[in-house]
Amino acid sequence: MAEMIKNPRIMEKAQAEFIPFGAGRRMCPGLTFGLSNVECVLAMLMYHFDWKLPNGMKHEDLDMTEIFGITVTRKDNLYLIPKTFHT
Ligand code: HEM
Repeated sequence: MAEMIKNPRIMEKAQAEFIPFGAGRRMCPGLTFGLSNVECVLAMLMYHFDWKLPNGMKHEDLDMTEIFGITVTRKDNLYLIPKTFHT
């Protein structure tokens, strides 16, 4: 994936459905910093809390459909309720 983004010639051939940092010469130089920060926050939330779905929803009720725009997003928002906090 990283090689595809860095090399515009490969990018032309690749499927370019998910390019949140742009591509080619003017692509985002903050890619690694940006991704690390997003992943770090997500990892902290996963590590420190147990989560449950609202209104008695089950995992199988989750609609994982994606919609395509500038970036790929979920069709339906994901709502989660934090249960317990671990230090
Ligand atoms: C999740 C976080 C981020 C996303 C989604 C993002 C996305 C983007 C996108 C789409 C572009 C335009 C690329 C293009 O024109 O093809 C861009 C450009 C740029 N980004 Fe980011 N960015 C993020 C974080 C950062 C961070 C943390 C920095 C700096 C610390 C940064 C610095 C820049 C700069 C300087 C440009 C202009 C590059 C140029 O025009 O040559 N970005 N970014």
